[in-house]
Amino acid sequence: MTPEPTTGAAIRFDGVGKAFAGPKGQVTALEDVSLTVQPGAVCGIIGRSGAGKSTLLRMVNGLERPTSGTVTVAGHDVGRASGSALRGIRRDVGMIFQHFNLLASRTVFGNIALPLEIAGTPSDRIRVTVNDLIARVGLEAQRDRYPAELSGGQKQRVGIARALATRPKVLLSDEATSALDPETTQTVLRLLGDINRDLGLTILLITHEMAVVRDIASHMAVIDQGRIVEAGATYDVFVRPQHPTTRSFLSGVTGVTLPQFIAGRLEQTRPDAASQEVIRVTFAGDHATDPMLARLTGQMGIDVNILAGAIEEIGPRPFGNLLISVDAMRGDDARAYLERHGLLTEVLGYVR
Ligand SMILES: Nc1ncnc2c1ncn2[C@@H]1O[C@H](COP(=O)(O)OP(=O)(O)OP(=O)(O)O)[C@@H](O)[C@H]1O
Repeated sequence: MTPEPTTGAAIRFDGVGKAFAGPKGQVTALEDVSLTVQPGAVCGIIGRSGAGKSTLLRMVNGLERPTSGTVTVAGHDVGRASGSALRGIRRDVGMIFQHFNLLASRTVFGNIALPLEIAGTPSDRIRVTVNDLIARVGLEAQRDRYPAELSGGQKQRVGIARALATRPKVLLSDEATSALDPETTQTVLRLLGDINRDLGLTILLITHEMAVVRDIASHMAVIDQGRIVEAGATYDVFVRPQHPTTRSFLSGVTGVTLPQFIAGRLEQTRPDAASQEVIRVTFAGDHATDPMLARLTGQMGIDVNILAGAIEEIGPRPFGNLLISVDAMRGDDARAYLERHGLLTEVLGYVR
């Protein structure tokens, strides 16, 4: 039996705070977090180690309770639920893990069947459901194998099938691809994308890799020291990052960084006639392939040095990042011209 498509479920964090008692006093893991994940969205939460990602995720299935504020899943207040209400919410929320968390003593079939056995599902229903899930994640040939006989990617497929067994509306992913090589990461992300589309499952994933967010998330939030510092549609955040933490994550993934001989000489001081202004230019959507820099030279008489550049895609939408330098005395003209033609610019500094 194939899990039926659901309409998903919105997750809402409203002014959520979380403090832990640590050996050296209170540790604030989250502060005033507000975030809405729409039904059917794939929302990526990115942040550095210790930023509060796991704490945020674990609140969605009630493994952590907020110290202040509320967390709701499909309108149910998770933080205040207990007993059968909490069990009901947890049935709606599946979870996958970085280290898979499979039982070594059970086969692929046995691991996926476990949540159904716990829920008291009749064995003939379990057989049909599990075989169907095994087909969905492409593990027919591994059905009777044990975890020790599987690759990392296959283990994560078991984890995904197990998480889907109770037909959840929400899937939580805790660094699910962090232990996998890049190629396997891509196949697991594709599988999650298919599941999101086919079943309408809402996915909330945490990661420290911007590439994961780019490749799967429709929406994203950046968390820094327990606070959400930026959130929105992934494309918008990639094209117009506002916060320094977002920018630093992005510089790792776009591959657009200043060559060392320029980065080492970059200054923020007031330019003079001998300076070059270093500018990041972002081309979004239709502008991604426009020959705008050639026009800058042709129409404005401003010479442009291209320092680095790349064109990326988020879903079907291209965007490009270029690092250029121009005569600092013409910097304002150059940026005004580019902005007038729909490009985004940011001054990174000056070199002499
Ligand atoms: N049970 C706990 N008791 C005390 N402090 C905790 C507890 N859980 C988390 N913390 C603290 O809360 C902060 C946020 O931790 P959290 O695990 O949510 O971060 P993270 O972004 O998931 O980090 P990582 O990527 O390293 O897993 C950290 O300072 C951490 O030490």
